[in-house]
Amino acid sequence: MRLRATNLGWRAGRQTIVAGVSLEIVPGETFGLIGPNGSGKSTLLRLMAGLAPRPEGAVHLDGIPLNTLSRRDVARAIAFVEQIAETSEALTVRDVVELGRTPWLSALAPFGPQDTAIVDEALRVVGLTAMGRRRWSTLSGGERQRVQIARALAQRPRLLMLDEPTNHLDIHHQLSLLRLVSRLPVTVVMALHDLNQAMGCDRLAVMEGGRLAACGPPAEVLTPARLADIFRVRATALLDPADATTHFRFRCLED
Ligand SMILES: Nc1ncnc2c1ncn2[C@@H]1O[C@H](COP(=O)(O)OP(=O)(O)OP(=O)(O)O)[C@@H](O)[C@H]1O
Repeated sequence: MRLRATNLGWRAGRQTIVAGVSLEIVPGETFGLIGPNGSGKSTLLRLMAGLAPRPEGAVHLDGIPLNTLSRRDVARAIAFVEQIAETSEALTVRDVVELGRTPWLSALAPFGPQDTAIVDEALRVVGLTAMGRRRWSTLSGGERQRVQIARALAQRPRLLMLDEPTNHLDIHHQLSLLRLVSRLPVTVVMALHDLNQAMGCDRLAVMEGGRLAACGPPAEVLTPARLADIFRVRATALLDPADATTHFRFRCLED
């Protein structure tokens, strides 16, 4: 799915949180959103998903203005995994994942065997098949994160948006989540803090003070000068001989 954002902005009262962001996400790519704390990544994601009230600018999905689509049509196209998901404590893991099917259900198309198979598959992909009956309230932070990702996958979206999806996950689950996401047959947009993990995206956008500071392939965007200027770190690029990929080692500029 192609998403075009034109001059997107958002204010909280008199404070400008995001301003003048224009970018295009192309079908099939994994697009990373990076930037220091408070630079506007979550707000921009919410704007692109049509979840922010009183947005400025426009979003088009495959050429159609987002604000002309029904909530149901948007939910069939975009799944959003927020940093802190609101979920009723009384639900089981399976109940939460089944919620992902909601945009596809109606009186004429109630929950059926195909939905069950999609939910089973989503649970399998995140490694939670055995935990379907567990109550949400009893899960660890990392388990909750994986359940939310399974819910998003069960939605069968064409565009998956993830806000810091590796939060709460141990290193194995971080890497397997990123591998999973990069292999999904959907367009992915995700906010990330780990710049080495961000190097695995097809393209990156850098936010700074609510504005888009740069956008392009990771190697072009993450230059030593930009890392110093925006992230206030000195970066040393190291080549991993195992697979000839570049990794950064960071030092605080103040050191
Ligand atoms: N509803 C709101 N009212 C007032 N200020 C807000 C609101 N939502 C966000 N902000 C402010 O806007 C700025 C950007 O927030 P946002 O969550 O988009 O940043 P972020 O880049 O995702 O940050 P982080 O990396 O810390 O998650 C922050 O300073 C935040 O406090």
